[in-house]
Amino acid sequence: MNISNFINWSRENGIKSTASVDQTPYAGYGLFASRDTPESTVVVSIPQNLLLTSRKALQQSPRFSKPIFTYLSHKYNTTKDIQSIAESTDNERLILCLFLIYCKFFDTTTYWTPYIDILPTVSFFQENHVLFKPEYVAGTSLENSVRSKISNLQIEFESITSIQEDWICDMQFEMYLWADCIFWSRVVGIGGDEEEKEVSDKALIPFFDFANHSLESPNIRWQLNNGGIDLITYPNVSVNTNDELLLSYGSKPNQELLFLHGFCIDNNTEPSRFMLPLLPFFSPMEQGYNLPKVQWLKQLSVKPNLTLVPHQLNKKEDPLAQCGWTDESIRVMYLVSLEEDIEFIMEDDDSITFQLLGKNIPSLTELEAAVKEMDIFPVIQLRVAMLLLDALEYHLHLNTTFVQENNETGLWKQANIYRSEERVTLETASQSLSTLRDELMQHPVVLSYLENA
Ligand SMILES: C[S@@+](CC[C@H](N)C(=O)[O-])C[C@H]1O[C@@H](n2cnc3c(N)ncnc32)[C@H](O)[C@@H]1O
Repeated sequence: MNISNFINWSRENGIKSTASVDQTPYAGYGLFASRDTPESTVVVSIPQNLLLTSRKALQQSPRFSKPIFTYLSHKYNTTKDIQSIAESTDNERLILCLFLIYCKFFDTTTYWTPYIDILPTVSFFQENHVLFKPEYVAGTSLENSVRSKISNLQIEFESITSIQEDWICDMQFEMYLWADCIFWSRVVGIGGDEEEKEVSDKALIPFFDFANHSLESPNIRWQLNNGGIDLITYPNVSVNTNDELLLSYGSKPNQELLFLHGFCIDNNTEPSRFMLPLLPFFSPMEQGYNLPKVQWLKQLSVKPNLTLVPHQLNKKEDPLAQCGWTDESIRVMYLVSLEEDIEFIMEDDDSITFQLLGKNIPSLTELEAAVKEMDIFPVIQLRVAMLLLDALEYHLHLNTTFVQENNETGLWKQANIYRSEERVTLETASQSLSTLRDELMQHPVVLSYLENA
């Protein structure tokens, strides 16, 4: 019923299509070819008036936009030009999410209702999205990202609902999470003009957004057409009646697919990165140089994580890079491991000057060059390897602690694909680090350092 309403609405509003929207066995709805279609042929054509942008949402009704203008006036502390602030690309996500909530829960008679009616529901995401089930990624490096996203959304939600006006008063956090899931799993960047902030960059596109993802064998792609959008078969790819029409959402690692969409791809060739929190290496904070080291890193705007990219053996010369650590992570770990010959000078403007062997070190790159010149460089490398080994063992333990072998439900199964991939990354890096540690333990510089210690 909902589907036929939606199809009628699509036709009445100018969508031309030789495709149908139907249930798939694995991903809710999908798009299917209704006839045999040759290569490079338009299968769906969506006119500009059906691209749902924040600007269109704001034009929908004063009841929707008035509380939003009130909120934005508070947020930006101005009543001037609030319409253009609302329409700016900075607020596109916010406006579109609030509009989804408005149409779904507060006014089910808008122009967009037939579309909103067939979008995945709150209960769908409660079962199938990590924003509703952060415990499914517990012990993996995605857990931090998911939990910090939830708390950021909570802060944003409380700030919006604090204005206590009309429908906004009755908004619940669950609705806000739902809208965020819908937004990020369907939004399309249609390329607004950076210079002209009022031009919309993001759109929700009915019909188009029922196309599911295939990394290896997509058979359709999209292109803009007079402000609207077309789905078109690839050159050299024809489709048969009832074939599912699949887009490529891009080469995304499972970490990103799970975070945004709630699914993973078996044997995904795009590697997920493991993010290791940096702060535990500086604990306790009052010890030695930990506090100035952290302040210096903040001054350089260094992110508070180390990054492990699955194995890049033979691609890099540095043995720590061969274990998978990014250049910045290695440089930061040199700083963590330095105990001797360093000094931090607090300047009058509260900035910190870092010196190694009496020489000013203004950046991490220069730190790396200076550390490599030190006589005890192999000792520093050994310290780094041992600290990282400890950290990886701890995270391997966390990764395996939360496994539920018998839970084969949809999202858990998807999260487990990612969890296993991360476990392999950690195990491989640990093995390489153990080998490096053993080699460094035999290094003459290390042996003489230990003898004299
Ligand atoms: C743009 S929508 C596609 C339409 C969606 N299936 C629906 O029922 O509304 C993207 C969502 O479809 C699902 N999806 C797309 N491709 C998938 C795939 N290859 N495997 C599993 N789920 C997929 C995910 O839930 C994703 O967030």
